Amino acid sequence: MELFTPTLDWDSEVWKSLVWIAEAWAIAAVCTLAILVLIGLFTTWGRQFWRITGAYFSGPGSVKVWLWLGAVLLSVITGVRLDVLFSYQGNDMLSSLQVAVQGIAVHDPQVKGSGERGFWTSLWIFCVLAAIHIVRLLLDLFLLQRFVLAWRVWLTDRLTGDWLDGRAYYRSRFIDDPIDNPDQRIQSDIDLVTAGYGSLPNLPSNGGTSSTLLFGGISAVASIVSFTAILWHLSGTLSLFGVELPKAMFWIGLVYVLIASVIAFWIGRPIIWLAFRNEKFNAAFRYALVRLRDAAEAVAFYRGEIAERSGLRRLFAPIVANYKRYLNRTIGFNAWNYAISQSIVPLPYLLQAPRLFAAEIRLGDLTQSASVFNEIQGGLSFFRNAYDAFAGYRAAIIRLHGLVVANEEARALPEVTTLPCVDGTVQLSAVEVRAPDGRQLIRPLDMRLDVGDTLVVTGPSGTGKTTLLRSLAELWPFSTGTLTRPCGPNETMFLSQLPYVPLGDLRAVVTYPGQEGDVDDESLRDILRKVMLPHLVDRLDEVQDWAKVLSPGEQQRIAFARILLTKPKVAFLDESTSALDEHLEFILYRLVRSELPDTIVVSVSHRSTVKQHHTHELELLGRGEWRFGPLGDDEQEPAPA
Ligand SMILES: Nc1ncnc2c1ncn2[C@@H]1O[C@H](COP(=O)(O)OP(=O)(O)OP(=O)(O)O)[C@@H](O)[C@H]1O
Repeated sequence: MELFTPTLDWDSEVWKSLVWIAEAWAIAAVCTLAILVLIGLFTTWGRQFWRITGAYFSGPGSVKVWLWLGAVLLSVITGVRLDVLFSYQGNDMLSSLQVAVQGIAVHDPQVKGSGERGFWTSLWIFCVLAAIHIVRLLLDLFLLQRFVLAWRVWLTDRLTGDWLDGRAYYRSRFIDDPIDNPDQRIQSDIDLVTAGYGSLPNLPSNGGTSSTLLFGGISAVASIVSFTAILWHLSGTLSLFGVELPKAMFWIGLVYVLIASVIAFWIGRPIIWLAFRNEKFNAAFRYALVRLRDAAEAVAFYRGEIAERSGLRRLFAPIVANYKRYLNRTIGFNAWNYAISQSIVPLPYLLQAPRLFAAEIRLGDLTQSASVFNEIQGGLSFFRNAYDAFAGYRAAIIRLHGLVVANEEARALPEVTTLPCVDGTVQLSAVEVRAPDGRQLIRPLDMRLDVGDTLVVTGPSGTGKTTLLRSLAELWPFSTGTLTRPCGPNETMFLSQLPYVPLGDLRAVVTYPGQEGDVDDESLRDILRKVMLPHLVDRLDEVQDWAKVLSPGEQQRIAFARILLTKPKVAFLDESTSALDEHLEFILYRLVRSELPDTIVVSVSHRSTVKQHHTHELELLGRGEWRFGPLGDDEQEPAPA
């Protein structure tokens, strides 16, 4: 009877494993890089990925990124090596038990003793491996999550910057194919892309490298390669209907899992678009809820609850319809995966048990065959099981890429050419404004305003007054011509009818668009008193939803406060006193004139009372016609025919 001999020479295994890890790391790094380059070159989503975040991996600061990735890869490879060692340790444990039991059965103390010693040694090895395994798992989690976080910070910064750059966040509404919900793309899709595992949000508890698509994939491939060698070694010849099939377990397992994976891909394919639509419909529903919250007062005054409810139901319906299809497809996909995973379990036992009975292999070999087989099938099925995660991942890449493209298209839209002036004047030359349908709103307009001039733009509703201001602010893409104006920071201010009220305390609200802290509190209080808001002077620290707290009239007084704080050389005001009574309007305009006598003020207004504060008038007459001239001058300059 044979004495127990361990499967590996454990004494030299530390050194051998270190060499194995180093070699496998180098091979995995080279192969992964090559595959990623190929994906980046030859797949659409690879190109899209690179366009979104390539700079993170290629910029000057990318050395740290690559070093970090190298460390994560080392963790992955170490994990695979540990799995291999665990499988040998398991073999030793069971085989040593078998030898010990056989020794007892034949009353051979030598055989029994060798089995017993083997058993205790294997348990000791298990303790060492388990300790390393735990440390590796924790390090793995830390390394990966910190990598994801750093990448997410970078990408969020890049995409918010890109969205704000060139006023793309506004102008993207005018591109041919406007995108939906950029907010959701920035907030949640970046999370998916950086975390790298499909539809789950980025939570630290979600696991280490094995749960990500890239490192899970690398780990799967490394497992397949290393366990295949073991399986090859453990496989025997199968005789079936007189045909000898060498290495039967290896070949049968491989063919089985490959066929199963191909069919799973076929079943799972529609999941990509179902996941994409799921996000899209949910985002639209969420946006409608946010809008309702924002417009709560207006809706409540209208008693618009019934209309809102049916609107929300209408938006929720596609979520449900899509979800049902998504669910059905996922059930089919899972049904296939579960069936495949379960039906393969008995295969190694079926193939190896006859060899055990024939004493060709030991008990440990049988159980190791099963565990090795399981590892290989797990590795191969990683790609099958991760398919819906990959679907979600690809959908997130498509959405982020859509945002990047939309931003770029928005920036490429035409706009009025703006040139800096040196003398503080404003000059328009051949500024023509059209509606999106091509209708001419304002025929080519030439105009000059000197330092201290004031202009009121008047005309019936819909003639294009606001659109003229949009054009001069380089927001409106359907306009041509040249504007010369002071171009230094905050030298020219555009104010919309209802001023924007940012989140935060009242200090931030009054200082906007300046940064909080740019102006000292005493100056802020002084300005608030001047614009007839003395009741707010003691509330600068208060954090409120000020857009809802301040009345429209108070908000318009805040806008005047901002002008006085910023002291622009030119201020364009769109119906800036529409919510104020005439008395307040008078005070505020007088205040601006006395505090900023050199500022050129351009006001759009319907009110006849506004005219008295201006030296010139531009009257829009409809169908593109206009009249420009000094106020009180009957002979106003007609538009050229
Ligand atoms: N985003 C848009 N898409 C399509 N048409 C637009 C858009 N914005 C404005 N228009 C159209 O351009 C024309 C001019 O609008 P604008 O708001 O400039 O008029 P206005 O003179 O300022 O009107 P009001 O005095 O009522 O404020 C209108 O016919 C309007 O419907």
